[in-house]
Amino acid sequence: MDWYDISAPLVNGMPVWPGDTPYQFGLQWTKDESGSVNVGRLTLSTHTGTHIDAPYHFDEAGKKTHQLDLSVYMGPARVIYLPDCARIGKAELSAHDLRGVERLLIRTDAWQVKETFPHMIPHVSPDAVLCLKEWGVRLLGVDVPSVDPIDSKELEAHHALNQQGIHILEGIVLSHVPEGDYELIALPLPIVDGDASPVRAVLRVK
Ligand SMILES: N[C@@H](CC(=O)c1ccccc1NC=O)C(=O)O
Ligand SMILES: [Zn+2]
Ligand SMILES: [Zn+2]
Repeated sequence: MDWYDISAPLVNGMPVWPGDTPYQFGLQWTKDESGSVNVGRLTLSTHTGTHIDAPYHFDEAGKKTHQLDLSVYMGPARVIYLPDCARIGKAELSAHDLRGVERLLIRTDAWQVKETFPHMIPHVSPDAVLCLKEWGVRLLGVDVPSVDPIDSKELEAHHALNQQGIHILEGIVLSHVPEGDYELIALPLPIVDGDASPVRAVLRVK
């Protein structure tokens, strides 16, 4: 195995943010009907499954999906394992030497029952964000649907990360991925004026 798929499968009925648009794929035309081709139709939130947030999601003046710097989403990445953690803070991260890590992906395994949306998730605390910046992190990925608590309205971690120019990747699947160094590719779609985008995220073993 020289690469890992770290994307959540897109399937009807999959969990979405409470109250958000349900994910739906179906055939708009079948081959029988059209006489030549099957043609699918998607209805989905931009925050479906494995996705990136554009700063515009939480900041009116922030970059939109089509304006994102793609170099953030391709390149060397470190996976670390922080099991049983309620909060991703400076103390938790300091157990690892993360200097020079540009893309940090955190495996918590906190979201076990993937058929339902989690009520409680580990969140990134603002004290971690300055450390991440200092170490040179440009992209933070988590294996839960948000970097903030599910019921947060302030979105402290989203704002703190954005203030430091650190981009956000959410809902990655890392339960089968050992700690270590990889090459990440997780490219957003060029959604003009978008607030986020689903991505196909993969890790190549170095
Ligand atoms: N901040 C969350 C998403 C989020 O907050 C959200 C996504 C879809 C529908 C509603 C949402 N938040 C409502 O308060 C995220 O980072 O994906
Ligand atoms: Zn999101
Ligand atoms: Zn988010």
